[in-house]
Amino acid sequence: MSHAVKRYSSYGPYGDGPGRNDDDDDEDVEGDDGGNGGGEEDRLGPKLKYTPAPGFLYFWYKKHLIVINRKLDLSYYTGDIPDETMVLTTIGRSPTLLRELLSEARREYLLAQSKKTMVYTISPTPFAQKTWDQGRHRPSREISTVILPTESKGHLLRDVKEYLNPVTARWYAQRGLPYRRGYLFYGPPGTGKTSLSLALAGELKVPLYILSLSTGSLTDETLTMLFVGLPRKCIVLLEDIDCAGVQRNNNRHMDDESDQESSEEEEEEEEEGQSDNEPRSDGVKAKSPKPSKEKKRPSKSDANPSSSGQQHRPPRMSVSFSGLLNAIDGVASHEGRILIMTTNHRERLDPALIRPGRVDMQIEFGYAGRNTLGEIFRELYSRVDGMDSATIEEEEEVFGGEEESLLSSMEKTSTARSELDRQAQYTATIADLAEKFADMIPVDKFTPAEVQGFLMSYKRAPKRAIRKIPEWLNSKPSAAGEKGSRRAKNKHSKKRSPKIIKSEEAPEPTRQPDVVTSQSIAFQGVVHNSAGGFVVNDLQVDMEMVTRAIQQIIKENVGISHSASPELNIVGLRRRTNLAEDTEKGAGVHENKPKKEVNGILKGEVTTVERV
Ligand SMILES: Nc1ncnc2c1ncn2[C@@H]1O[C@H](COP(=O)(O)OP(=O)(O)OP(=O)(O)O)[C@@H](O)[C@H]1O
Repeated sequence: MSHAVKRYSSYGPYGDGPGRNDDDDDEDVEGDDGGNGGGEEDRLGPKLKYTPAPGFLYFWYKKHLIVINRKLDLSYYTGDIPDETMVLTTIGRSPTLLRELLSEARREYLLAQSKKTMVYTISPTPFAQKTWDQGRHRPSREISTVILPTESKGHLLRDVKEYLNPVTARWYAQRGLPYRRGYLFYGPPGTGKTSLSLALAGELKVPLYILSLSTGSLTDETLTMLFVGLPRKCIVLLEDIDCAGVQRNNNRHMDDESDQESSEEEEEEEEEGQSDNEPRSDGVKAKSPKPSKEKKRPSKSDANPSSSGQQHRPPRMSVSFSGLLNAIDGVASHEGRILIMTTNHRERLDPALIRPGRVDMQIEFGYAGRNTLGEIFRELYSRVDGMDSATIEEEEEVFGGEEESLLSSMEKTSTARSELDRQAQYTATIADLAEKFADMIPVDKFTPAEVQGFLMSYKRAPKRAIRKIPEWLNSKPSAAGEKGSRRAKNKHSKKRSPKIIKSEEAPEPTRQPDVVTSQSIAFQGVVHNSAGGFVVNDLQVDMEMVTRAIQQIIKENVGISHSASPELNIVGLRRRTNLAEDTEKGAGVHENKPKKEVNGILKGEVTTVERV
């Protein structure tokens, strides 16, 4: 009895690629991690992985001999699918044994993959014709780790699950309605739009296709082709929709100017009308977290010189408005897909783009309110490795060597306590600390990414993080001297031009007189591995290392002096697969592209002081 199994190579151009329906996912076993759970390394580097060689192999399964003939088709080299066939043979007349084997393999594979999300981006081809890349398995992000007001998250989850329910699909079909659902995530950079999309894909177990309109390298045709290439059920994350030719043309220029002009007035308004400690509602569609703040902070679409006031350059508009609408809901658009569009500037979007039918729900992402601050803290420290079932020694380690022994009292009585008690006490302690943390950080001042970035410097020392808050706040021009002193600072700053400040913050004794420009810019920094020696391999990188890397990049590429003590304020970090493309196009603010070997691209926000 023989069974043939077709396997799609992850190395071939079709890999786990688009156009396959979801069931296809059952079959690819060797993704980027070899199906082994990924990331297996020893101190020398990645471990070797073994897979059966082409040809005949045999093994025993439930006391029966199974012979496998693994054949690579010629098409493997030409790129046609399928590119591999496996024939399983055993002795006997019943196919049951082979079916059992296959279903066991399927189960194992799906179990292993259930904690992963398949993420596709555009492949970095030198040609205008873009295609989806082969996709990468990424560990799924639990939706609980994206901190949002409960009602927003709950509402979104309910809506999207309802949409994916087969009954809903039939409901759409019976009424002849296009079976599609669209969401708009809007808010400042670093507030969790991308993270929530990734988490949602993991939760719903559908692949995520990420497409950014800010790359400027897409045309209407390629966009349509990319949408045609989507599978039946997936999430498409269309980022930065305000960056293409989709904004209301006549408003763009005005917006930029009015941003600058009104910034002083906005500060004034804030000062008069807003109590610094007043908690924000944190709600879905809650009133915008002070639109003025959104304007003050940079966004990706501001990440060109025009937005820093140096020159006004029209945005790249390679994808036209009608091209975008066609891709979203033209004939090429697949039934069953979920579209998530993100923007930092909802106000710049044409209402037609976000009308009901194209966008069925809008979710606002804002600066961290009190609840969010506490949640971020709890989320980060309640999951410290080994804490749940930890020994007391591990718990001590969590709080760092120099920490006063938070759990020393626990240690003394630990023998008498159950594991459960200790866990409960740990949770309660973290909850107390979270409250304290939330009390100490000004609300609606920082993005969750900033707060998380700060805490990540104290991954295993929550108490130390709390002790360091004043220092951190002082280092933040935007938050320095909250409350009374912030008021004074604002008053002081009004005496001068909003863009020019005295150089007290960054004295340069050797250069007199110094006039410095305070700038806050969004940027994408290229991390290279030669001179600087900075390598970013994945999302989970040490934030301190990233900070140093960014400093290096700025110094080399933007020419900002280190002695000016640039304040780095990392709001986002992402590794892109289309590095070559981004580098060529000149990611972010860099006109000076680094010529060295490129390993990754950092997205960030930098507030710094620059000499002019
Ligand atoms: N609400 C949040 N909850 C948890 N983590 C967050 C949240 N917001 C941001 N972060 C963290 O900050 C980093 C950047 O977030 P993310 O890329 O999702 O922001 P974004 O809103 O998509 O930014 P952009 O508009 O620049 O794409 C991520 O590593 C994420 O873990």
